[in-house]
Amino acid sequence: MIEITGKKKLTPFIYRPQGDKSISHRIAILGAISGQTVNISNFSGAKDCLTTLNSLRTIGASIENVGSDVSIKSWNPKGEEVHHIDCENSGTTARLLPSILGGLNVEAELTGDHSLRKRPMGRLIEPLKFVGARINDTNGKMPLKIQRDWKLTGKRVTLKIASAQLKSALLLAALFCEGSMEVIEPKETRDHTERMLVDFGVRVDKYHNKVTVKGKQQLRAPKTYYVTGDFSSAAYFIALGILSDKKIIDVKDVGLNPTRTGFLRITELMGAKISVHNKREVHGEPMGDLEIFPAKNNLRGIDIPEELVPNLIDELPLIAVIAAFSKGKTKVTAASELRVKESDRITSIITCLRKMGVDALELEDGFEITGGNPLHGSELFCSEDHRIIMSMTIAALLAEGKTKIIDSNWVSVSNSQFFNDIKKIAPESFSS
Ligand SMILES: O=C(O)C1=C[C@@H](OP(=O)(O)O)[C@@H](O)[C@H](O)C1
Ligand SMILES: C=C(OP(=O)(O)O)C(=O)O
Repeated sequence: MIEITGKKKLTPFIYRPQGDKSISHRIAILGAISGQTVNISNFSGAKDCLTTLNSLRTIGASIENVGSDVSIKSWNPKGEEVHHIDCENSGTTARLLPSILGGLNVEAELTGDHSLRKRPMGRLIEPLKFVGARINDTNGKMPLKIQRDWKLTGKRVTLKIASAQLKSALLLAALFCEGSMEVIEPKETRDHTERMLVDFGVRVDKYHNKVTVKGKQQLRAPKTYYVTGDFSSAAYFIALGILSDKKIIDVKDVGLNPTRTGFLRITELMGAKISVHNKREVHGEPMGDLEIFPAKNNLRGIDIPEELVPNLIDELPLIAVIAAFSKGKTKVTAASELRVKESDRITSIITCLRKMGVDALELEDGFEITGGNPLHGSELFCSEDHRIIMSMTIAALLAEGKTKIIDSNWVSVSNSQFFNDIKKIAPESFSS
């Protein structure tokens, strides 16, 4: 539980995000299956990424980690036994691991916590089976049973859902397949897997929303890999910078992959001003520094362009908070994916915002917020969902009075340092 008193002094802060969560999952997995040593720096401290490291250890990968330095040493898939892997709260772990387990002929049973066991897995099993996977779900959900003897064949797979996890599962399967795998996605999603495969010496052909990877290409792992800063973790600090009265936030060394930065484009459309400095690229991933200017009085509601939704899917609850402080109406549609994340993020965020006095409406595939009402403190249950907890913390810091977040400990799923950093910006908002 954490208690936050709103409208206290905010002090200037330079935010350096931990390593990106999506990239950290991927470098651990690709590093492990490359069979070569990769020394990773700035690996994410998110509990989800530690879950991926532990899952890989369970099936024979030798991994050492000290803080954000992770060394993936070798891969030795263990013999005949059936491996039991707990993916805990991490959808990315659950969706990316099956392809490599099957590809390496490892028999396993994958399960997760109460939230992950509710999330849809049929969407993964169906295309994987289509290309030759031998895998069973439990009524479209976890536990998943990965059998041996997959015969993967490259095919044209047209995904029905815009999901980087599904696309990545097929691209990882491509590493073990005969022929060529062609994955077509309905809308552009984050492309970290494609960029990392290229960094591992794999030829990846991309044409609009189609990615093609020829099967059984050899992986040439980089000896070292630096993970760019997590844009999604930075978004909460950017939001605070936008919504404060004075300039308080600079962000350094943050990933700026355009398939992830929809949040910047949308907040700019809403009236925010953010400057990008020092743009550079590491392992094919763009990164840079950001300067955030206060814009509270210029913010106005907009309709979020549907084609951008996958590029800010994890930031949409935070957009709802920004919308609450903007003039007029903000409408999000084509975002029903939010209903199948760690919680139903449409219901979770709208329930919390309404408790604080916001004029907020659930839509089947999104939400509508009419900004301008003053927010008041409240006692909140954030559905044990890290993104809702972080979004509501930003709302609480700017609201009148006291807010209690009862399930604040779940923040560590993506950022265990979140409250330590926020306390540095708003020390008077926290009693201890
Ligand atoms: O590929 C990834 O690393 C992720 C993809 C997205 O999920 P979907 O693939 O379900 O859209 C995102 O919500 C999740 O936080 C991480
Ligand atoms: C949806 C998320 O992650 P995952 O799907 O990996 O659980 C997230 O981090 O917001």
